[in-house]
Amino acid sequence: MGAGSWGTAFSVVLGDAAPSTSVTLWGRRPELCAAVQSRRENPDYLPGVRLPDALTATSDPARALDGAAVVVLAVPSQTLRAGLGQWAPHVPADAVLVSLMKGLERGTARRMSEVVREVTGAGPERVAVVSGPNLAGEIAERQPAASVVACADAGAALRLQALTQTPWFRPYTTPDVVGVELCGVVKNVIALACGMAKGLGYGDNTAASLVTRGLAETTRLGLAVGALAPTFPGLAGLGDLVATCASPRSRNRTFGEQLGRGRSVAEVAGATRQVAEGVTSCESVLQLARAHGVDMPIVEAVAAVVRGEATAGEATGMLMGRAATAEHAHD
Ligand SMILES: NC(=O)c1ccc[n+]([C@@H]2O[C@H](COP(=O)([O-])OP(=O)(O)OC[C@H]3O[C@@H](n4cnc5c(N)ncnc54)[C@H](O)[C@@H]3O)[C@@H](O)[C@H]2O)c1
Ligand SMILES: O=P(O)(O)OC[C@H](O)CO
Repeated sequence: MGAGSWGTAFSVVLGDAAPSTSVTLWGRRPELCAAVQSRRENPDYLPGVRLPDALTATSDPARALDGAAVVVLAVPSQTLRAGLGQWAPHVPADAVLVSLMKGLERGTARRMSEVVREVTGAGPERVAVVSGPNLAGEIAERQPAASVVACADAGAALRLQALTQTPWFRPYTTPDVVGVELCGVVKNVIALACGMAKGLGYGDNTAASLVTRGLAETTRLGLAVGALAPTFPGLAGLGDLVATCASPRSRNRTFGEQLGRGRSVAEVAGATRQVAEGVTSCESVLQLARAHGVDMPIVEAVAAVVRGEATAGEATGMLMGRAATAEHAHD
């Protein structure tokens, strides 16, 4: 459900992993679905990438969901609750729901798996998350990458692993839904910070410092909300943080770079049709952090820039001007 970059790229994973399984891609716009169907290409989100011949595309959610054993959700996080509310009557009662999304709901600070469970009433054994260092363009080009399938139910995680394993896409399993999801959310905010540093003209030392301290604050928040410690140096944690913070293909890093060059959030957002989840999620991450008494200075600094209360240069000053402390002061 969602024919943007990642929904489309993930349909390539599913098509390659299980060629005998029928895969249907739902998109909002009939003309885009018709292009996918006839040209085997998504011209708006993955131009030039050949999609599997067996892939069906439709703008009719009832048709997309009819008889589905697995429902993969890949829409912008802030639209999930409304969209899923409309689709829920068509979701088969035993289908596993998989979130590919990396945002928190604005206002509630809910993770996407929590929204899925609230809207559909599905139990934890039917809700999974797939996350990792998976830039959609590289995945669609079938470049080798690893990922994580998180589900409270080990059997469901293993079934999803089998449905997504290809010679170039290697999913690992974990029961840590909370940790995998939070890592995917916070890395987008840290990537905004790395982009701002790049836009300000700073180099690799600055980026590495942000990645490392960003992982430290992600870990603090994650442990406070019940995540498992090994998730943070894993693929969904460090792996995705490195990929997103280093890649010029990351929308969040690119968005941050434009902010670092002095553009406003409205200017940058107006120039792209693609979602940069960190922009909408940074405030919700702070909301969650405050509720759990967790200090997240990089997220605070990014949120100040997104709100228009500080420039990227001033945010740098906020971070570098903090009181001196021990590296593992919070451990
Ligand atoms: N692109 C990636 O590399 C990547 C990788 C991993 C995870 N993700 C996550 O996947 C999710 C989707 O991202 P994406 O990259 O596919 O985004 P995208 O910007 O490429 O596409 C978003 C899609 O959602 C559609 N959309 C917009 N508003 C909608 C609405 N109200 N209802 C339904 N559909 C709507 C758009 O038309 C588009 O098809 C995000 O949470 C993102 O963080 C993306
Ligand atoms: O392009 P971004 O910044 O949304 O990042 C994409 C993926 O989440 C990378 O794993």
